Amino acid sequence: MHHATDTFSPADAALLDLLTAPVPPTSNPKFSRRDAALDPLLIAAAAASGPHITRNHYHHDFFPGVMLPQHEGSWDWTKWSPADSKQQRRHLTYVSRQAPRRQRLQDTKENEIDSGDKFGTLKKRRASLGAAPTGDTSAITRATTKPIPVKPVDVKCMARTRIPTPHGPAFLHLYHNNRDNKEHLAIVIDPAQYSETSETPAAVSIPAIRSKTLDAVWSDNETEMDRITRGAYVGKLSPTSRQASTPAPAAPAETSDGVPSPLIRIHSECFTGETVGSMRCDCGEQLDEAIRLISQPITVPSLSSSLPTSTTIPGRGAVIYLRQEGRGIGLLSKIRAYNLQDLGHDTVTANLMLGHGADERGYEIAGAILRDLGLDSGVRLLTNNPDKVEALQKEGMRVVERVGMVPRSWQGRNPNLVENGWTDENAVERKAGATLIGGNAVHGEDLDKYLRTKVVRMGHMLPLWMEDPEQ
Ligand SMILES: Nc1nc2c(ncn2[C@@H]2O[C@H](COP(=O)(O)OP(=O)(O)OP(=O)(O)O)[C@@H](O)[C@H]2O)c(=O)[nH]1
Repeated sequence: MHHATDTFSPADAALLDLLTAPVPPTSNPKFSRRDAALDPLLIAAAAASGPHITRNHYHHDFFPGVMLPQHEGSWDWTKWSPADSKQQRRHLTYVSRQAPRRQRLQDTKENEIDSGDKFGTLKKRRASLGAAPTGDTSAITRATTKPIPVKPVDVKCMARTRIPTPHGPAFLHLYHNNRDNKEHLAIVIDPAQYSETSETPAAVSIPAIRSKTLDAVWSDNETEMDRITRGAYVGKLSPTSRQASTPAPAAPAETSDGVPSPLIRIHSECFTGETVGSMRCDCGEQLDEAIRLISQPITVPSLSSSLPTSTTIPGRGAVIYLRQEGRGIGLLSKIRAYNLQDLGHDTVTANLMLGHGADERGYEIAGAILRDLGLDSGVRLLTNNPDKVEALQKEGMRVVERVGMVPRSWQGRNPNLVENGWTDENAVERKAGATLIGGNAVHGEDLDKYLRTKVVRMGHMLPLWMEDPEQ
């Protein structure tokens, strides 16, 4: 908005007076503005007059309220007569419609409590730049004395579509939830369920990974076309083939013995790493690597003497993509944290200096999405982060195995770390790129620093690469 303090002329003031009617009949029109009804035009005009007008100017009023005609006890100007104006005025006291500041601060703190937060109490507590959070727990104690009921997390898959990736096909699921207004995602890899000819040997039973809320009937008048458009279909969609799905059966299909649990990655959004290709972190590479690893075919040993000794089934699992940028501190704070990192601080200290926790993420929504996809009964979790394993277990997930993710740059450099099929040799076959999807392995000083900090300060379960990176 244009702030026109310097150019606010007497004519503008007169116009503002005119606009702020109703003007009561009075012998002294000088005071009429104070009693005028508040309307959007007034707000716009006042706001344009400069930043010294704050929102607080609109939260104060005479008592009984005179500004808002609908306010109980508001002054009825039709009853006004010049004779009693002075007497009436004397009874009006200037009061704030806001709660006292003490109470508003308290309310804000209580709103910030998130029971899923691993700190268990205050979600965000901003200290001034340069000051690490102090050990003052009095605010925490105050805030926790009055527990506020937290509704269980509910998610609904709003739409699903096929996404071809360099590693094979995936299904992108978009979720809404009752906790935040972000659109969290699940990238489901389960090619067996939509290939034209089943890739899964008949002798092996594997339940398809499907969203219960997506397959549910949303309304009585939902057409087949409505369902198909939002992704509630089975098999492959094509101009000649379409089949709407039916609601999930109460008892899902049994999984054959010997079939490993689906491979799951809980990934947090990283605009810089995934979209810009930043080499300050390994996030883009990790997302790519997760999709690649989940898509790898699986060898299942045969438990029946009448069948071959082993069978190969398509890879299956999901990446739950949570919109908690910068380990939950948001992109703005992450950008500031990067500048502090350039000044020599590591990723943990930079967060603390900004008044944030080292990691402010929550995994309740991830848990709810996994339940919706029927994956809560057993998953193999792709992570080096012990906090994630613990958080998911708290959400009721059965983590049957943790599968580590060794950064590509470390794998390529250390012959002892050539794991998961990732070597410099197969890197050559891949598209050149940065850390983006389908990209190559990258080396860099910033990236090394970031990875080392995760191991040394955040307890990530990775063998540290200690050699000189230039060798
Ligand atoms: N605050 C902050 N966040 C960062 C920084 N670098 C990356 N991130 C964020 O870290 C998150 C990536 O974490 P994840 O991919 O879930 O991985 P992780 O928790 O480190 O552990 P793994 O599961 O082992 O990969 C994303 O939200 C990134 O935006 C940084 O320097 N500062």
